[in-house]
Amino acid sequence: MLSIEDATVRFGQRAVLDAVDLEVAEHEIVCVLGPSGSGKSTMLRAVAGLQPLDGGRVLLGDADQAGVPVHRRGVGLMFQDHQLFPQRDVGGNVAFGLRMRGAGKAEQAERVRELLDLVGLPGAERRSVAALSGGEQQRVALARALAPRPRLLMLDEPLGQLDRGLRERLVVELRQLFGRLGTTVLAVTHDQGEAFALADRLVVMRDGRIAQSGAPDEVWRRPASEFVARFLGFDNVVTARVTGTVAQTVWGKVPVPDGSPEGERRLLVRPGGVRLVESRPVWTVESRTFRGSQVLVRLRPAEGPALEAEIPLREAPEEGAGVGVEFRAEDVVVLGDDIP
Ligand SMILES: Nc1ncnc2c1ncn2[C@@H]1O[C@H](COP(=O)(O)OP(=O)(O)OP(=O)(O)O)[C@@H](O)[C@H]1O
Repeated sequence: MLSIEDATVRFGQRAVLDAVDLEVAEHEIVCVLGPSGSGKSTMLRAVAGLQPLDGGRVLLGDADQAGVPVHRRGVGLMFQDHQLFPQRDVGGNVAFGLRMRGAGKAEQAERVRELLDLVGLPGAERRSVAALSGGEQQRVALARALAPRPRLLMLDEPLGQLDRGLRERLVVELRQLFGRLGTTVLAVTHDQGEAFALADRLVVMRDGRIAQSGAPDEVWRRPASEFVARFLGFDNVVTARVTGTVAQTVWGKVPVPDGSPEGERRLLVRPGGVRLVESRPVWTVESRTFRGSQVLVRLRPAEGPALEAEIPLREAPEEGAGVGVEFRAEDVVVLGDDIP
């Protein structure tokens, strides 16, 4: 459906998009994640035709989009800065793309009704957009983007303005809706929870390049590098010397999965892979953070960086207690190098 090939965008000397390759298959939902300034929006704008490329190309279907203006690309945009038209009612907003395409009045009305049903605002045609809640406005913006049946829908921080509870509900609805419609989606968000809930595939960006791309559970289970691991919020990263299935670290011997890369490496231990044991209390419980039925326990070793352990509530030790630890190989990842 979409191919981005070797795409480069420079602002001055700096490549904000640096020879990026990305494919999005028909019906696929791809979410682009990354720190602020990593080039996510620039990539979306380049696909939409809002940002010219300094190198490489964008293909939709098999057609090179060079020189094709925004409104002829057949992409739907739902961008943070694309506000609704305040002087038009809900129906007028949703019909916008249809009107631009020259659709007749009856066709417009029928399609608007269909879309408002779809986004859970049946009969809202004549309401003023100024009188809608944030979540309702977001739904209208979505209906407006979907109305002309775009072959690719692009979302930039689609739920950015909304409070967390509403976002969590809407993101589930969005995924179901896109599944039902078979919509192909390229979305940008800085919110991990949103990306993991929405995506078939995640793309993590860093400094204009793709640091990792994969199914959400795959990226979560096997972050490719220290950058991706830390970006996902994993802090248990330590230097290790890996030989076979054992790594020597300042935390002691850590078992690693069979087939892990060997030698001097950085190593991630997921907090769920740390078990507390009675023997040899060489770790001190520094703090405890409640996470529902789990407690995130921060452990201070005699030497080296602190270690976070996810422990069932009932088994969580008190602050100041001395404990021993064991590691589970399935939760240990020998990390690859960061992209230069
Ligand atoms: N028109 C422009 N002129 C100069 N620099 C720009 C322009 N647009 C973007 N940039 C710079 O390019 C870099 C990437 O911007 P971009 O908006 O793509 O990042 P992002 O990953 O979407 O960030 P955020 O999550 O903050 O939206 C930033 O450092 C930004 O300042």
